[in-house]
Amino acid sequence: MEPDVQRIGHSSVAQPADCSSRSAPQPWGIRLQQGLSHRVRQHVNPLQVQYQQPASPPHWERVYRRLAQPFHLDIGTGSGRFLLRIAQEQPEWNFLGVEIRQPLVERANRWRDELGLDNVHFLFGNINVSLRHLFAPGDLSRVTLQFPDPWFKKRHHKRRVVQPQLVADLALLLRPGSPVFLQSDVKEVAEEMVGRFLEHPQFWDPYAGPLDHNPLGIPTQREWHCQQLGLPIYRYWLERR
Ligand SMILES: C[S@@+](CC[C@H](N)C(=O)[O-])C[C@H]1O[C@@H](n2cnc3c(N)ncnc32)[C@H](O)[C@@H]1O
Repeated sequence: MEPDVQRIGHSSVAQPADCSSRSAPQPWGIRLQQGLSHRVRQHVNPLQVQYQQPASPPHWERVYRRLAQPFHLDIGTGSGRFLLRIAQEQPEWNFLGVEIRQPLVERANRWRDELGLDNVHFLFGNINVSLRHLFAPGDLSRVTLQFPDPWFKKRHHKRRVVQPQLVADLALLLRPGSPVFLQSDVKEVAEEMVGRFLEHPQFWDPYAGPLDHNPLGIPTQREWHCQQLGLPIYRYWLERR
């Protein structure tokens, strides 16, 4: 059946126009304290020994009020602004953001508490070693992987988050028919991500190519930044068979 991505795109958040001025209002519509007492590193190397320990699963029933709701996993969630906003708009979903930079995770969970949300949580960890310890087969109903670190140098490509094992893990954990939304402002990175998913027999591309808009209707922080600068964005909406 042809998936109807518009069903999910019922955002009431105004989208910032591409190329608009840097003073454009931020699109998340939530006033949040900045709350980082020190500078956070731009990138961490996920292959370093300290990131090889799988993340401990959260106390699911303490974090999520309605555990039976479908689960959306956001990989490399960054500041958490996207997930906090979509969690407000879609209370019928549960959201988990996994992020390898711990201070961002701690801040995002503080913001979550300030907002009083009971359907979203942020977890510190390396998704490549954690994913299969967090969920059971069929637990996930939607995955987003947005603007992953590009690691431009060829010898650093193995640090990229979308590796064949991650795709195989997601094939197992996603329910049949679930979407995987991929975005990047780096064409080569976007195409490599899509290629890795489509190499796996359980994923297909119902749209047979890139989308010209974000069907979720809520930009991530990196996406908003790219829109402000008028940079191209490469988006793909794949599906688990
Ligand atoms: C360029 S940022 C994009 C953040 C957010 N998705 C956005 O679009 O604004 C990529 C994020 O992925 C995180 N990340 C990179 N590798 C990761 C890994 N193996 N596991 C979890 N997070 C990772 C980085 O720390 C960073 O916050």
